Amino acid sequence: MSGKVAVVTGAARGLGRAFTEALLKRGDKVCFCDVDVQQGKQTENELKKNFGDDNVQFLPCDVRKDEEFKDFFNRVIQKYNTVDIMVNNAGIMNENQWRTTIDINLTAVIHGSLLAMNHMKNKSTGGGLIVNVSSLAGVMPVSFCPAYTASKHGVIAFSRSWALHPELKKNRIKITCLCPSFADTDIIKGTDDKVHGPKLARMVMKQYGLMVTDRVTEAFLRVLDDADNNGKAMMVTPKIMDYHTFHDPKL
Ligand SMILES: NC(=O)c1ccc[n+]([C@@H]2O[C@H](COP(=O)([O-])OP(=O)(O)OC[C@H]3O[C@@H](n4cnc5c(N)ncnc54)[C@H](O)[C@@H]3O)[C@@H](O)[C@H]2O)c1
Ligand SMILES: CCCCC[C@H](O)/C=C/C=C\C/C=C\C/C=C\CCCC(=O)O
Repeated sequence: MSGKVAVVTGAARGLGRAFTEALLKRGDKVCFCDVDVQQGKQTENELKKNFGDDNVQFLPCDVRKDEEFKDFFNRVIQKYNTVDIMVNNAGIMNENQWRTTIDINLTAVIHGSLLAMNHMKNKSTGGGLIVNVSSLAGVMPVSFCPAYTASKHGVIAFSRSWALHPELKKNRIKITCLCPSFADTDIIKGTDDKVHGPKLARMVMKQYGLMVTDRVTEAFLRVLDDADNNGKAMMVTPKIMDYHTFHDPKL
């Protein structure tokens, strides 16, 4: 039994919900947020039935709103006294709303990581893990979703940069990324709206295959269990479950 306290953003459904369930199954306590309050409450009820009232809590929060996000994070600390694992998962894919895409997929991930680091370095027990949900689109170009791809590259660049920082090492805080290819969640349903070629998106998805969320959860748990995950990006596709090799210039 793990017995840690975890936060998962955007967990009313999809991968966030799957990660929340996986954490609860390990014996962690989870506080999750979402902008979709109705779905969040429904998920909370279902999870409370299976894992106990005290172990899981939903709080409404739009991670784009700085004060709301800060308030959400503080309420988790008030309830559980600590945060050991922060999963910045909330994300959208909508090239027509590229600014909002950057706000949610990158800016809010930066904010969530900073909130977690600030708490983790000040807590008496010290240490913690931040898992930032990027995408395979974070390590390669994808022509049908350029803004989404930029946001996911940004998540990896931010996480890898902090991972090198001596302050994190000193405080035993690790920061790592998860990079799934296509998984069967509602985000996929938005594909038809894209301005950059819905047909191409469908074709690529058909070619690369759609994973069940359980496969992504397996990769998520592998990252959690790996003591050597700092600054890494775990790719998960129908065929691959391995860290990406970065070719940084040798200066
Ligand atoms: N499903 C895939 O193919 C896939 C692949 C790679 C990466 N991802 C990433 O995984 C993460 C989860 O996506 P998913 O596939 O579960 O999609 P999803 O659409 O099923 O879930 C996303 C959740 O985030 C919530 N959310 C959106 N905006 C929010 C905001 N401003 N504040 C709080 N919550 C918000 C949504 O309400 C929803 O519950 C995203 O970051 C996504 O980019 C998904
Ligand atoms: C389209 C639905 C949203 C899925 C979200 C997910 O994070 C997106 C991942 C996108 C790409 C990763 C998987 C495979 C891409 C492989 C090739 C794409 C290159 C082809 C091209 O764009 O021309």
